[in-house]
Amino acid sequence: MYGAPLSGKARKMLLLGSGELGKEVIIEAQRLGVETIAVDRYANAPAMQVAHRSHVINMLDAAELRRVIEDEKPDLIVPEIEAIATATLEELEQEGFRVIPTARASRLTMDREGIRRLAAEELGVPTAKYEFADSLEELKAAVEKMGTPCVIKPIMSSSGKGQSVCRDFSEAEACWETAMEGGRAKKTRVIVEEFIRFDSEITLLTIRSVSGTSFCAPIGHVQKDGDYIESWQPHFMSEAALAEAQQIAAKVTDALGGWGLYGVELFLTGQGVYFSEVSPRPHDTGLVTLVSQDLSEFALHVRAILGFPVPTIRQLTPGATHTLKAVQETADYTIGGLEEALAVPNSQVRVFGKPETKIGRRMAVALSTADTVDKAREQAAQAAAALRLEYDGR
Ligand SMILES: Nc1ncnc2c1ncn2[C@@H]1O[C@H](COP(=O)(O)OP(=O)(O)OP(=O)(O)O)[C@@H](O)[C@H]1O
Ligand SMILES: NCC(=O)N[C@@H]1O[C@H](COP(=O)([O-])[O-])[C@@H](O)[C@H]1O
Ligand SMILES: [Mg+2]
Repeated sequence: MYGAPLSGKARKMLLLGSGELGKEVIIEAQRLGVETIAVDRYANAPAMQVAHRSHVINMLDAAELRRVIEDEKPDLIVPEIEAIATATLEELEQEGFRVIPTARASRLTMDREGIRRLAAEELGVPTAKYEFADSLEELKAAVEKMGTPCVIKPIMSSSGKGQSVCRDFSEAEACWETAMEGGRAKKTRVIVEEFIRFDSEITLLTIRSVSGTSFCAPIGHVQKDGDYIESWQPHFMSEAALAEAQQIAAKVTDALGGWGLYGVELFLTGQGVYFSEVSPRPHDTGLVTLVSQDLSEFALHVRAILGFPVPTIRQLTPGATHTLKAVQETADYTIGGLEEALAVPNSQVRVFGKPETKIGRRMAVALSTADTVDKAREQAAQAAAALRLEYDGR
């Protein structure tokens, strides 16, 4: 039971991170009459544009994070990005605040080392081989040991920022530079991973709720430079591979615990399924569920975290998404081509409304449905290609 938003008896949800995924989470929370507060490192972030109110803070600053949470006293603290002072979240949880799914899950997944060691070393789940390095010298030693090609990533980063493939030992230094420039937090530690030649990769959305653990149909995706370009649902896979994927997802999400939706990233290979990483929150590739399922990943997350049942998840149709990414940096951009994009049959567009473009920044997504995944992918690509960004009036 709860009262109306802003009434004093409202259920209050505070989102840490306010991008395109948070925007949909807020919309779903508001559909259930929840009071919403959006927090991020910059003003007018997408979720701030739909929340009841917002705060701009450095979420990696423990004191600032604590101040906002103590002032707002939310019933639910919902991390939406990795780069948060998670030690503070653990303290706040000890003091009685609820962190989604748990403060420990957000600490373990905020850096690649925490989740990788949990999955590979404690749970015994198959992963790429890996090493960690804190300096260029250590990186060179790790690359020598691992062999090339290998993948190098800052331990704290997302959407492929700072990630590169080292194809030859001579590239190690350039990879180190890329990682130092691209990491979200000013940390110098990197992970060096064996390059997995997968046949395909999927996200298995896994929901932990009062109804138990449920899975959405697997989502296939294509990534470029570590960031997603297109996704589709369902991704065809054998019954055996799906069972293996669900087993890995259940193991990892059970170990992380709490209520909410997780995006479990897996590589499908001839030698079986490999765990890659997991988001303790809705996943970018899962945007497809906005058109393919009766309850989107955002609706499912909100239901689960409020303690409501998730009795069934129905996939309504094959669906696909295709992203629109900026190629220049400016605070003076316009987006066009919507007339043409929306003329593509069974297609929709989400324009995120980010105040600035940056090179590689995701600004919008096209979503399509069709009788087949191939057709849906084709339509989504066509709709996304119709969208145009203009920079500084050009
Ligand atoms: N060890 C690997 N072998 C082969 N490809 C890899 C490996 N690690 C990552 N990749 C590729 O790079 C993509 C991004 O990697 P990863 O998910 O680790 O980065 P990320 O920055 O956390 O991305 P996001 O936040 O968008 O999930 C993967 O989806 C995959 O396509
Ligand atoms: N892969 C994770 C992911 O897609 N996260 C989404 O991107 C936003 C950051 O975008 P920005 O870097 O453009 O500000 C995050 O806030 C989240 O919505
Ligand atoms: Mg990933």
